[in-house]
Amino acid sequence: MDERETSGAPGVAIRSSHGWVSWVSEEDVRRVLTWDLVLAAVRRALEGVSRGPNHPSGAVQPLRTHVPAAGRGQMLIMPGFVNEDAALSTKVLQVFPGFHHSYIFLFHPTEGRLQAMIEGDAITEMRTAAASALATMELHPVLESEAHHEIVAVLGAGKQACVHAQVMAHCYKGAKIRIWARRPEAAEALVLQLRSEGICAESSTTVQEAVKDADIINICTGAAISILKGEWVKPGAHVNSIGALRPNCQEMDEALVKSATIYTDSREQALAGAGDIIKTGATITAEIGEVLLGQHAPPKNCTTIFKSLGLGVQDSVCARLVYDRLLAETE
Ligand SMILES: NC(=O)C1=CN([C@@H]2O[C@H](COP(=O)(O)OP(=O)(O)OC[C@H]3O[C@@H](n4cnc5c(N)ncnc54)[C@H](O)[C@@H]3O)[C@@H](O)[C@H]2O)C=CC1
Ligand SMILES: O=C(O)C1=NCCCC1
Repeated sequence: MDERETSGAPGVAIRSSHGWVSWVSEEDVRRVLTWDLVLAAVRRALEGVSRGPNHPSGAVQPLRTHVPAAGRGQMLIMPGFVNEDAALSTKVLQVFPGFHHSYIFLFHPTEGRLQAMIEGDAITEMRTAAASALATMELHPVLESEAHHEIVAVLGAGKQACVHAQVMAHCYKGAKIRIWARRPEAAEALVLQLRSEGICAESSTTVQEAVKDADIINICTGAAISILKGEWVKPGAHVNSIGALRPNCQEMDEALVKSATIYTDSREQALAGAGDIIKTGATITAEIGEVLLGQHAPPKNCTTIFKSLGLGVQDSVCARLVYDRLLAETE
Protein backbone atom coordinates (compact mmCIF):
# COMPACT_ATOMS: atom_id res chain seq x y z
CA MET A 1 0.00 0.00 0.00
CA ASP A 2 1.16 3.56 -0.75
CA GLU A 3 2.56 4.98 2.50
CA ARG A 4 0.74 8.28 1.85
CA GLU A 5 -2.56 6.42 2.01
CA THR A 6 -1.71 5.14 5.47
CA SER A 7 -0.25 8.34 6.92
CA GLY A 8 -3.48 10.28 7.41
CA ALA A 9 -1.34 13.44 7.34
CA PRO A 10 -2.34 16.22 4.92
CA GLY A 11 0.01 17.85 2.41
CA VAL A 12 3.17 15.94 1.59
CA ALA A 13 3.61 13.38 4.37
CA ILE A 14 7.11 12.74 5.68
CA ARG A 15 7.79 9.78 7.94
CA SER A 16 9.76 10.78 11.07
CA SER A 17 10.79 8.56 13.96
CA HIS A 18 7.93 10.13 15.95
CA GLY A 19 5.18 9.68 13.36
CA TRP A 20 4.02 11.42 10.19
CA VAL A 21 4.81 15.06 9.62
CA SER A 22 3.14 17.16 6.92
CA TRP A 23 4.99 19.54 4.64
CA VAL A 24 2.48 22.21 3.62
CA SER A 25 3.24 24.46 0.67
CA GLU A 26 2.44 28.13 0.25
CA GLU A 27 0.03 27.15 -2.52
CA ASP A 28 -2.04 24.96 -0.19
CA VAL A 29 -2.08 27.69 2.47
CA ARG A 30 -3.43 30.25 0.00
CA ARG A 31 -6.02 27.77 -1.28
CA VAL A 32 -7.61 27.02 2.10
CA LEU A 33 -7.44 30.39 3.87
CA THR A 34 -10.18 33.00 3.46
CA TRP A 35 -10.38 36.45 5.02
CA ASP A 36 -13.34 35.51 7.19
CA LEU A 37 -11.56 32.45 8.62
CA VAL A 38 -8.34 34.38 9.28
CA LEU A 39 -10.17 37.35 10.83
CA ALA A 40 -11.99 35.06 13.26
CA ALA A 41 -8.83 33.11 14.17
CA VAL A 42 -6.68 36.23 14.69
CA ARG A 43 -9.41 37.70 16.84
CA ARG A 44 -9.22 34.66 19.15
CA ALA A 45 -5.42 34.99 19.27
CA LEU A 46 -5.51 38.71 20.15
CA GLU A 47 -8.18 38.14 22.79
CA GLY A 48 -6.13 35.26 24.17
CA VAL A 49 -3.07 37.48 24.56
CA SER A 50 -5.06 40.02 26.55
CA ARG A 51 -6.67 37.33 28.70
CA GLY A 52 -3.21 36.07 29.59
CA PRO A 53 -1.71 32.60 29.94
CA ASN A 54 -3.72 31.50 32.99
CA HIS A 55 -7.20 31.99 31.53
CA PRO A 56 -8.90 28.88 30.00
CA SER A 57 -9.18 30.78 26.70
CA GLY A 58 -5.86 32.51 27.18
CA ALA A 59 -2.67 32.51 25.15
CA VAL A 60 1.02 32.25 25.86
CA GLN A 61 3.04 34.85 23.95
CA PRO A 62 6.77 35.04 24.69
CA LEU A 63 8.79 37.88 23.21
CA ARG A 64 10.24 37.46 19.72
CA THR A 65 13.88 36.38 19.73
CA HIS A 66 16.29 37.95 17.23
CA VAL A 67 19.34 35.86 16.35
CA PRO A 68 21.98 37.76 14.35
CA ALA A 69 23.71 35.29 12.07
CA ALA A 70 27.24 35.44 10.73
CA GLY A 71 27.28 37.89 7.85
CA ARG A 72 24.36 40.22 7.30
CA GLY A 73 21.31 38.13 8.12
CA GLN A 74 19.22 37.31 11.13
CA MET A 75 16.80 34.66 12.27
CA LEU A 76 13.65 35.66 14.15
CA ILE A 77 11.95 33.08 16.35
CA MET A 78 8.27 33.55 17.15
CA PRO A 79 6.59 30.95 19.39
CA GLY A 80 2.99 31.05 20.58
CA PHE A 81 0.21 28.94 22.09
CA VAL A 82 -3.54 29.61 21.96
CA ASN A 83 -5.46 27.27 24.20
CA GLU A 84 -8.86 27.82 22.59
CA ASP A 85 -7.53 26.73 19.20
CA ALA A 86 -5.18 23.99 20.45
CA ALA A 87 -2.59 25.94 18.48
CA LEU A 88 1.05 25.50 19.44
CA SER A 89 3.71 26.63 16.99
CA THR A 90 6.96 28.43 16.39
CA LYS A 91 7.59 30.55 13.33
CA VAL A 92 11.17 30.88 12.18
CA LEU A 93 11.74 33.86 9.92
CA GLN A 94 14.95 34.18 7.90
CA VAL A 95 15.81 37.79 7.07
CA PHE A 96 18.84 37.69 4.79
CA PRO A 97 19.79 39.89 1.85
CA GLY A 98 17.68 38.60 -1.04
CA PHE A 99 16.09 35.88 1.10
CA HIS A 100 13.17 36.76 3.36
CA HIS A 101 11.02 33.72 4.12
CA SER A 102 9.41 32.02 7.08
CA TYR A 103 8.46 28.50 8.16
CA ILE A 104 5.94 27.54 10.83
CA PHE A 105 6.44 24.41 12.91
CA LEU A 106 3.06 23.23 14.22
CA PHE A 107 3.00 20.84 17.18
CA HIS A 108 0.37 18.58 18.70
CA PRO A 109 -0.87 20.65 21.66
CA THR A 110 -0.96 17.85 24.24
CA GLU A 111 1.48 15.25 22.86
CA GLY A 112 4.14 17.70 21.77
CA ARG A 113 5.08 15.91 18.53
CA LEU A 114 5.69 17.85 15.31
CA GLN A 115 2.60 17.72 13.09
CA ALA A 116 3.46 20.04 10.24
CA MET A 117 6.04 22.31 8.69
CA ILE A 118 4.19 25.05 6.86
CA GLU A 119 5.60 27.66 4.49
CA GLY A 120 4.85 30.81 6.47
CA ASP A 121 4.77 33.80 4.13
CA ALA A 122 1.09 33.67 3.14
CA ILE A 123 0.05 33.20 6.76
CA THR A 124 2.26 36.14 7.78
CA GLU A 125 0.70 38.33 5.14
CA MET A 126 -2.92 37.48 5.90
CA ARG A 127 -2.73 37.41 9.69
CA THR A 128 -0.93 40.78 9.82
CA ALA A 129 -3.53 42.42 7.61
CA ALA A 130 -6.32 40.70 9.56
CA ALA A 131 -4.99 42.13 12.84
CA SER A 132 -4.96 45.61 11.30
CA ALA A 133 -8.50 45.12 9.98
CA LEU A 134 -9.80 43.92 13.37
CA ALA A 135 -8.23 46.94 15.06
CA THR A 136 -9.61 49.29 12.42
CA MET A 137 -13.15 47.93 12.72
CA GLU A 138 -13.06 48.41 16.51
CA LEU A 139 -11.45 51.85 16.49
CA HIS A 140 -13.03 53.18 13.29
CA PRO A 141 -16.36 51.33 12.94
CA VAL A 142 -18.10 51.17 9.57
CA LEU A 143 -20.37 54.20 9.28
CA GLU A 144 -24.11 53.61 9.04
CA SER A 145 -24.38 56.04 6.13
CA GLU A 146 -24.25 54.09 2.88
CA ALA A 147 -23.25 57.28 1.12
CA HIS A 148 -19.88 57.37 2.89
CA HIS A 149 -17.14 55.26 1.40
CA GLU A 150 -13.96 55.20 3.48
CA ILE A 151 -10.85 56.68 1.97
CA VAL A 152 -8.06 54.22 2.74
CA ALA A 153 -4.41 55.15 2.23
CA VAL A 154 -1.81 52.42 1.88
CA LEU A 155 1.84 53.43 2.07
CA GLY A 156 4.10 50.92 0.32
CA ALA A 157 3.53 48.57 -2.60
CA GLY A 158 4.99 45.31 -1.31
CA LYS A 159 3.38 42.19 0.14
CA GLN A 160 1.83 43.82 3.20
CA ALA A 161 0.57 46.79 1.20
CA CYS A 162 -1.24 44.42 -1.15
CA VAL A 163 -2.98 42.39 1.56
CA HIS A 164 -3.84 45.50 3.58
CA ALA A 165 -5.56 46.98 0.53
CA GLN A 166 -7.39 43.69 -0.04
CA VAL A 167 -8.57 43.23 3.55
CA MET A 168 -9.67 46.87 3.85
CA ALA A 169 -11.73 46.49 0.66
CA HIS A 170 -13.18 43.27 2.13
CA CYS A 171 -14.16 44.90 5.45
CA TYR A 172 -15.13 48.37 4.18
CA LYS A 173 -17.33 47.81 1.15
CA GLY A 174 -16.92 50.54 -1.44
CA ALA A 175 -13.69 51.83 0.14
CA LYS A 176 -11.49 53.96 -2.09
CA ILE A 177 -7.89 52.79 -1.83
CA ARG A 178 -4.97 55.14 -2.46
CA ILE A 179 -1.52 53.63 -2.92
CA TRP A 180 1.71 55.55 -2.43
CA ALA A 181 5.13 53.96 -2.95
CA ARG A 182 8.66 55.31 -3.32
CA ARG A 183 8.71 53.90 -6.83
CA PRO A 184 5.63 55.24 -8.68
CA GLU A 185 5.70 52.27 -11.07
CA ALA A 186 5.34 49.88 -8.10
CA ALA A 187 2.31 51.83 -6.87
CA GLU A 188 0.82 51.75 -10.38
CA ALA A 189 1.37 47.99 -10.69
CA LEU A 190 -0.41 47.37 -7.38
CA VAL A 191 -3.27 49.65 -8.41
CA LEU A 192 -3.72 47.64 -11.63
CA GLN A 193 -3.69 44.36 -9.70
CA LEU A 194 -6.28 45.64 -7.20
CA ARG A 195 -8.52 46.96 -9.98
CA SER A 196 -8.36 43.56 -11.67
CA GLU A 197 -9.77 42.17 -8.40
CA GLY A 198 -12.66 44.65 -8.51
CA ILE A 199 -11.17 46.99 -5.89
CA CYS A 200 -11.44 50.76 -6.36
CA ALA A 201 -7.80 51.92 -6.27
CA GLU A 202 -5.67 54.81 -7.47
CA SER A 203 -2.05 55.87 -6.97
CA SER A 204 -0.76 59.00 -5.24
CA THR A 205 2.51 60.75 -5.95
CA THR A 206 3.31 61.80 -2.36
CA VAL A 207 2.53 60.51 1.13
CA GLN A 208 0.80 63.80 1.88
CA GLU A 209 -1.48 63.43 -1.15
CA ALA A 210 -2.28 59.80 -0.27
CA VAL A 211 -3.29 60.52 3.33
CA LYS A 212 -5.16 63.80 2.70
CA ASP A 213 -8.67 63.39 4.18
CA ALA A 214 -8.07 59.65 4.55
CA ASP A 215 -10.20 57.87 7.17
CA ILE A 216 -7.80 54.93 7.47
CA ILE A 217 -4.03 54.93 6.87
CA ASN A 218 -1.90 51.79 6.63
CA ILE A 219 1.88 52.17 6.86
CA CYS A 220 3.28 49.08 5.11
CA THR A 221 6.85 50.01 4.24
CA GLY A 222 10.36 49.12 5.33
CA ALA A 223 10.99 52.71 6.45
CA ALA A 224 13.14 53.08 9.55
CA ILE A 225 12.63 56.82 9.93
CA SER A 226 9.32 58.66 10.05
CA ILE A 227 7.45 58.94 6.74
CA LEU A 228 4.06 60.03 8.13
CA LYS A 229 3.61 63.45 9.74
CA GLY A 230 0.81 64.29 12.15
CA GLU A 231 0.04 67.53 10.35
CA TRP A 232 -1.02 65.55 7.25
CA VAL A 233 -3.45 63.26 9.10
CA LYS A 234 -7.13 64.15 9.38
CA PRO A 235 -8.18 64.41 13.06
CA GLY A 236 -10.22 61.32 13.92
CA ALA A 237 -8.46 59.13 11.35
CA HIS A 238 -7.20 55.64 12.21
CA VAL A 239 -3.59 54.58 11.48
CA ASN A 240 -2.31 51.01 11.26
CA SER A 241 1.45 51.08 11.81
CA ILE A 242 2.99 47.66 11.16
CA GLY A 243 6.66 48.43 10.54
CA ALA A 244 9.66 50.03 12.31
CA LEU A 245 9.83 47.03 14.62
CA ARG A 246 13.10 47.85 16.36
CA PRO A 247 13.57 50.20 19.33
CA ASN A 248 15.67 52.60 17.23
CA CYS A 249 13.28 52.74 14.25
CA GLN A 250 10.26 54.96 13.68
CA GLU A 251 7.69 55.39 10.90
CA MET A 252 5.44 58.12 12.40
CA ASP A 253 6.56 61.54 13.64
CA GLU A 254 6.27 62.50 17.29
CA ALA A 255 3.42 64.95 16.62
CA LEU A 256 1.24 62.15 15.26
CA VAL A 257 2.07 59.67 18.01
CA LYS A 258 1.53 62.25 20.74
CA SER A 259 -1.81 63.42 19.28
CA ALA A 260 -3.31 59.94 19.01
CA THR A 261 -4.74 57.27 21.30
CA ILE A 262 -2.46 54.25 20.95
CA TYR A 263 -3.35 50.57 20.89
CA THR A 264 -1.06 47.59 20.35
CA ASP A 265 -1.34 43.84 19.85
CA SER A 266 0.93 43.23 22.87
CA ARG A 267 2.02 45.80 25.43
CA GLU A 268 5.05 43.72 26.34
CA GLN A 269 6.21 43.29 22.74
CA ALA A 270 5.58 46.99 21.98
CA LEU A 271 7.60 48.20 24.95
CA ALA A 272 10.43 45.89 23.88
CA GLY A 273 10.48 46.69 20.17
CA ALA A 274 8.31 49.56 18.92
CA GLY A 275 10.55 52.58 18.33
CA ASP A 276 7.47 54.73 17.62
CA ILE A 277 6.43 54.21 21.24
CA ILE A 278 9.82 53.84 22.93
CA LYS A 279 11.44 56.89 21.30
CA THR A 280 8.47 59.22 21.82
CA GLY A 281 7.67 58.02 25.34
CA ALA A 282 4.04 57.62 24.26
CA THR A 283 1.48 55.86 26.45
CA ILE A 284 -0.25 52.69 25.29
CA THR A 285 -3.96 53.04 26.08
CA ALA A 286 -4.89 49.37 25.70
CA GLU A 287 -4.17 46.16 23.85
CA ILE A 288 -6.52 45.59 20.95
CA GLY A 289 -7.51 42.28 22.58
CA GLU A 290 -8.93 44.24 25.52
CA VAL A 291 -11.03 46.28 23.10
CA LEU A 292 -12.21 43.15 21.27
CA LEU A 293 -13.17 41.59 24.62
CA GLY A 294 -15.20 44.68 25.54
CA GLN A 295 -12.89 45.48 28.46
CA HIS A 296 -11.98 48.87 27.04
CA ALA A 297 -14.27 51.28 25.18
CA PRO A 298 -12.32 53.36 22.66
CA PRO A 299 -12.93 57.10 22.76
CA LYS A 300 -15.03 58.54 19.95
CA ASN A 301 -13.72 61.03 17.35
CA CYS A 302 -10.07 60.67 18.42
CA THR A 303 -7.18 59.93 16.11
CA THR A 304 -6.16 56.34 16.83
CA ILE A 305 -3.07 54.27 16.10
CA PHE A 306 -2.81 50.50 16.08
CA LYS A 307 0.89 49.71 16.58
CA SER A 308 1.21 46.15 15.32
CA LEU A 309 4.29 44.19 16.35
CA GLY A 310 3.27 40.81 14.93
CA LEU A 311 2.78 37.89 17.29
CA GLY A 312 3.57 34.19 17.15
CA VAL A 313 0.04 33.40 18.40
CA GLN A 314 -1.39 34.89 15.19
CA ASP A 315 0.72 32.43 13.22
CA SER A 316 -0.25 29.55 15.52
CA VAL A 317 -4.01 29.91 15.05
CA CYS A 318 -3.63 30.23 11.29
CA ALA A 319 -1.28 27.23 11.10
CA ARG A 320 -3.81 25.14 13.07
CA LEU A 321 -6.57 26.34 10.76
CA VAL A 322 -4.61 25.39 7.65
CA TYR A 323 -3.71 21.96 9.02
CA ASP A 324 -7.26 21.16 10.12
CA ARG A 325 -8.75 22.25 6.82
CA LEU A 326 -6.25 20.19 4.83
CA LEU A 327 -6.92 17.22 7.13
CA ALA A 328 -10.66 17.57 6.55
CA GLU A 329 -10.00 17.40 2.78
CA THR A 330 -8.28 14.03 3.17
CA GLU A 331 -11.15 12.52 5.16
N1 LIG B 1 3.61 43.91 12.33
C1 LIG B 1 3.64 42.76 11.71
O1 LIG B 1 3.00 41.79 12.11
C2 LIG B 1 4.48 42.60 10.48
C3 LIG B 1 5.17 43.67 10.00
N2 LIG B 1 5.90 43.57 8.85
C4 LIG B 1 6.58 44.78 8.41
O2 LIG B 1 5.82 45.33 7.35
C5 LIG B 1 6.68 46.09 6.48
C6 LIG B 1 6.44 45.68 5.03
O3 LIG B 1 6.73 44.30 4.88
P1 LIG B 1 6.52 43.58 3.46
O4 LIG B 1 5.38 44.16 2.74
O5 LIG B 1 6.54 42.13 3.73
O6 LIG B 1 7.86 43.99 2.71
P2 LIG B 1 8.09 44.18 1.16
O7 LIG B 1 9.56 44.11 0.96
O8 LIG B 1 7.22 43.27 0.36
O9 LIG B 1 7.60 45.69 0.87
C7 LIG B 1 8.22 46.77 1.46
C8 LIG B 1 7.77 48.06 0.80
O10 LIG B 1 8.35 49.16 1.53
C9 LIG B 1 9.03 50.02 0.62
N3 LIG B 1 10.10 50.69 1.36
C10 LIG B 1 11.23 50.15 1.87
N4 LIG B 1 11.94 51.09 2.52
C11 LIG B 1 11.23 52.25 2.43
C12 LIG B 1 11.43 53.57 2.90
N5 LIG B 1 12.52 53.90 3.59
N6 LIG B 1 10.49 54.50 2.64
C13 LIG B 1 9.37 54.17 1.95
N7 LIG B 1 9.13 52.93 1.46
C14 LIG B 1 10.05 51.99 1.70
C15 LIG B 1 9.47 49.11 -0.52
O11 LIG B 1 9.74 49.84 -1.67
C16 LIG B 1 8.21 48.22 -0.63
O12 LIG B 1 7.19 48.90 -1.34
C17 LIG B 1 8.09 45.83 7.00
O13 LIG B 1 8.47 46.92 7.82
C18 LIG B 1 7.95 44.57 7.82
O14 LIG B 1 8.92 44.46 8.83
C19 LIG B 1 5.92 42.42 8.11
C20 LIG B 1 5.25 41.32 8.54
C21 LIG B 1 4.50 41.32 9.78
O1 LIG C 1 5.43 39.18 12.71
C1 LIG C 1 6.19 38.92 11.77
O2 LIG C 1 6.06 37.89 11.10
C2 LIG C 1 7.27 39.85 11.46
N1 LIG C 1 7.77 39.82 10.29
C3 LIG C 1 8.81 40.69 9.82
C4 LIG C 1 9.33 41.61 10.84
C5 LIG C 1 9.10 41.21 12.21
C6 LIG C 1 7.68 40.81 12.45
